[in-house]
Amino acid sequence: MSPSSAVVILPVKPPAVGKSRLVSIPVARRELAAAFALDTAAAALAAPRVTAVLALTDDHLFADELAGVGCIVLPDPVDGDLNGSLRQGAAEVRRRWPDARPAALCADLPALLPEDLDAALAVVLGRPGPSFVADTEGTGTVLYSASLEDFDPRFGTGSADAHALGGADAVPGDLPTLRRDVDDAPALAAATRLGLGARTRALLH
Ligand SMILES: Nc1nc2c(ncn2[C@@H]2O[C@H](COP(=O)(O)OP(=O)(O)OP(=O)(O)O)[C@@H](O)[C@H]2O)c(=O)[nH]1
Ligand SMILES: C=C(OP(=O)(O)O)C(=O)O
Repeated sequence: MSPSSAVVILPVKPPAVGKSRLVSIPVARRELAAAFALDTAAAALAAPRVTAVLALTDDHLFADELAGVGCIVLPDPVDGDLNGSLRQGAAEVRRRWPDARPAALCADLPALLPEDLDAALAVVLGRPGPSFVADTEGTGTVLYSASLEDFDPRFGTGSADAHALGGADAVPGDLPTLRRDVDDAPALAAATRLGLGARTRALLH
């Protein structure tokens, strides 16, 4: 039987070193990366098909902020290896929530609406095999999900093609706020047009 809910695995690079391509924005980079991740976490927690958000970060102070919005937080299981950490995260999801599907979600989605995430999860949970959601540009990935047996995330440069080559099926549909990851200033302007989450909006005002 297909699972009816997902546990989101949210990897967050320590905000002080994340989002290196946003240095031109006149706001402290740490605060911006932190606001992106907290807005992403809050939207994910509000999606009906999400049972829990398991955040992975090596920033111990920021871990408390993620816990404050309702995440369960663990340190990176594997140092400097995003995909390795996500695989360990999926194993932890199986231990804690055996009936849920693990879904890795990037933490740089400050415009994310729960409705878009939930619509994508409806597709993901209805499939037996792995799925991914490509970013707006179509080259990167914002979400990857599979059962633990099949869980083989390939985040990194060109990850949309890598996930497809690995046998994952793309999730169709507009899903504008889910696909809009923010790596640079033009992407932040596009996210602002979609509507930013509360923490990012407050910071940029
Ligand atoms: N926990 C953890 N998260 C990571 C790691 N590497 C990347 N991430 C997260 O994975 C997601 C996608 O990464 P990128 O878009 O490359 O983010 P970034 O490294 O902050 O951005 P750049 O500095 O522009 O490369 C973001 O949510 C990052 O915070 C890692 O080693 N550990
Ligand atoms: C890690 C990824 O994010 P970005 O392309 O935003 O660095 C990815 O798309 O796989």
